[in-house]
Amino acid sequence: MVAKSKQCRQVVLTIVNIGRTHLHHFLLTCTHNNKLDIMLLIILLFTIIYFAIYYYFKQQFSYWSRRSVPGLEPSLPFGNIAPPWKNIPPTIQYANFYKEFKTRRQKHGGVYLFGKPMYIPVDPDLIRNILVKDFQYFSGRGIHFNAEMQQCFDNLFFLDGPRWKVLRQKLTPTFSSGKMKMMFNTMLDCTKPLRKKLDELADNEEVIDIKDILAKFTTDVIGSCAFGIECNTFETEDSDFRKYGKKVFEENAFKALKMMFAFNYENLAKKLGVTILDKEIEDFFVKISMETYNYRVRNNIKRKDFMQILIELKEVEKNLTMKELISQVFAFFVAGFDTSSATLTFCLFELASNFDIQDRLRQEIFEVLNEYNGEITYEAIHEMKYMEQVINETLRKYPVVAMILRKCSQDYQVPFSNSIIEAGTFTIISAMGLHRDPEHFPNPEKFDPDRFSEANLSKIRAGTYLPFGDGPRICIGVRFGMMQAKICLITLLRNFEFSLNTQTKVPLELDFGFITNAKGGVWLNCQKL
Ligand code: HEM
Repeated sequence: MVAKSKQCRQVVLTIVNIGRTHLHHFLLTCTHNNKLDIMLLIILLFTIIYFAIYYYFKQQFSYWSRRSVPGLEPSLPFGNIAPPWKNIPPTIQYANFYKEFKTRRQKHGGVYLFGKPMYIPVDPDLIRNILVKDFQYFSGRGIHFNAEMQQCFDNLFFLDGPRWKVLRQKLTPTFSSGKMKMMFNTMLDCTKPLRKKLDELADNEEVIDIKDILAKFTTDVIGSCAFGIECNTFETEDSDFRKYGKKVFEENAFKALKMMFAFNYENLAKKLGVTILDKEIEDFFVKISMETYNYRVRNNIKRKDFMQILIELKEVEKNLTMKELISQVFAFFVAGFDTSSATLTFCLFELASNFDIQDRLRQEIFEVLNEYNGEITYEAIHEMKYMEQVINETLRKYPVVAMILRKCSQDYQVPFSNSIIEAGTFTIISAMGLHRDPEHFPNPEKFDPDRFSEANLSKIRAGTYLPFGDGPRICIGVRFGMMQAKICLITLLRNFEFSLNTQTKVPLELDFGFITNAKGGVWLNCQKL
């Protein structure tokens, strides 16, 4: 590969040199600087540039066929990716690549993002190998762009290699069931403003933008559990947490272009100092984390939250630097609030569209809570089996993180073929493709929580259901996310009944940014029980 790319570079240089010699000769022989001369000069220049680029892409686009990996026909210059003006989100495009390879009965395939080769595994056994068994080849995500220049990026999501490993070991106990139990009441307190807001909306018979309501709830929860701060998002519409939370996920053409550039030309992006997170957002999170930390330590205040666990890791066990502490708080905030509110939004959309499922779930909630004197407790929520099925099915139909990313760190021999995946290659596993594949989930458009009943669970093939990823890099916040979703659904369903408002566009159109959302939002009617 190295030899080939050297050869390619050599050919391009030769073309450029020939061009330069001709240009020099041309300039010497040009006696009159007339319009025709200039025109010819420009045409010559463009021809040279065109052929140099053409030759470069031609070489690049033969990458997968040279490695006997099936590919799809790329076109210049975008490769297999649709041009930006078509506005097709990457998650849909990668789900389509999965589908295309699957239709061709291929176990894997290769595509190009511009000239960059991307590996697409399709076979569930291969996917399991990449995520779990052969993890040592695919332990990183490869998105640690200029992390040194950012103050919040020394976190689990962005780090790779030994630094990630050490940090993951240090932080795993933070998400144990004991710690979740400890935070339970802090989380439960956040349901009070949620209930109050819905009471008001129901009384006024207002149509509800449920994503907005749920994002406020999950912002309150993560603000309280990670920063130890009461955000009061329902009271203060433009609270800083909500404002900056929105900004993190705000998509615009410039941001998309910056990401694409950093992803494609990592080294150049590093040299140019391209960073992903806006300085204003970063400054807010750094300031708020430092203030909370200093206030707590100085006044010896202890709370049952993530911040407390991180303070103890830093102060007592000397296990964390200040930058690492800030980065984790930031990661928990960013990874936690939008994933959870998007999941809950899709769940309520399905419950509002399927009254039988909504009734069955409400019935379970009443039955279990009856055994606990009507109190929502940590133990009670774990007895709600149908609730778990409903959330699992929501994440099956709507995997809010629809692509799992890995970067190969050493040459990897694909088990069923003689192909080698080279170190440095990005691998994209389409959770959306897998979850909507009729071979793995028959009638995939149907919302059917019974796919996850005890009797049916064993039918789900390993490597086909990945809402939280898999292997050592599986989402560290699974327990927290599930607990939050359950507490929220109990609060909503024991007090209100939901139906679809006509403002919701059905069938839902998915809008994929980094997190999958519903285009145009989900609008519901809500009635007090
Ligand atoms: C419904 C809610 C959630 C979903 C669907 C979700 C999904 C995911 C997925 C798919 C990944 C990538 C896994 C992989 O690459 O194999 C991930 C990683 C991660 N998630 Fe979550 N997540 C959720 C909630 C949370 C919460 C509440 C937190 C923290 C409080 C969190 C923290 C993280 C972190 C830190 C990582 C990076 C882990 C690592 O690389 O070691 N997530 N999540």
